[in-house]
Amino acid sequence: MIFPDTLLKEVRSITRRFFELPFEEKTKIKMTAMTGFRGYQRIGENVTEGTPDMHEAIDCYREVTKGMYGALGKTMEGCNQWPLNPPNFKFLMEEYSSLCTELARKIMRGIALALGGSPDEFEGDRAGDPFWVMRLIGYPGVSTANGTDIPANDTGCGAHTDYGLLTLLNQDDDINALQVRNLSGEWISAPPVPGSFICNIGNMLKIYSNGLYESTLHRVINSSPKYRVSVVYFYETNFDTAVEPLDICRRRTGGSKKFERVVYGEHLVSKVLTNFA
Ligand SMILES: O=C(O)CCC(=O)C(=O)O
Ligand SMILES: [Fe+2]
Repeated sequence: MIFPDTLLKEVRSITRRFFELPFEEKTKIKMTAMTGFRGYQRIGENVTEGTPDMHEAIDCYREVTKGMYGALGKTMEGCNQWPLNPPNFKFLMEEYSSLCTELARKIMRGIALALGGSPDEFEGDRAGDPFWVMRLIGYPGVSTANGTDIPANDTGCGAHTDYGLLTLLNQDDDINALQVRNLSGEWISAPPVPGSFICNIGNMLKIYSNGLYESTLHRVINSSPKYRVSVVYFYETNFDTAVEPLDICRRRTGGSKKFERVVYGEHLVSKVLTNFA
């Protein structure tokens, strides 16, 4: 597999071009419940822990056809909504998401080995048919976010953990806005490293590993005057799989299960429904 460096830049630049379009154009692919919450959301529409987030986004999910997962999948049924403008958008993003899927699967094989399992630990019923989510996000610079020149440090994305297994986060090279909370409870910067991804651990990997991997709390505060773009790909388990600590991880962490089993699709749906309540 080749993951060209240029593709990382290209997906961010085409995303930026989309967000530069007039609102009327962007809202042609407005996110609604009818499309399984896929599409464009304006600034402030996404809510984290009750506070509107200062970002706009296009949300994409792996396609879910009617009846595919019965009642469990109903909320997420639908196809992605791609803009016709800029041209080539759909093609580029589909190529990007499939390369991310391949890359994340390989990283998960390494993580499985690191946990003391077989490389196939996350294949089959667990994540052999992985669900994925992709969010193309734009964060206004400070002076445009609040209509004044006073940097108000508006929260671009409130503190949260990611839902699935592994996140591949591709952020603008020149803006320091992503922060993660370390074990001492301090917020530290996760600066961009050009040509690379930031990988977050998600809630499902925390459960599988019985806490050996932590799903790190993170947030975004864009205090720069520049508009910031990030393209975030989330690699998940199978939609309908029930996730619980792996025996190999339980044995390495004192023997008992630290987490209850969670059906990934239920976890996702509960998050999606509260994000846009
Ligand atoms: O924009 C970013 O860098 C992070 C976004 C994020 O954490 C998310 O969408 O889950
Ligand atoms: Fe996140």
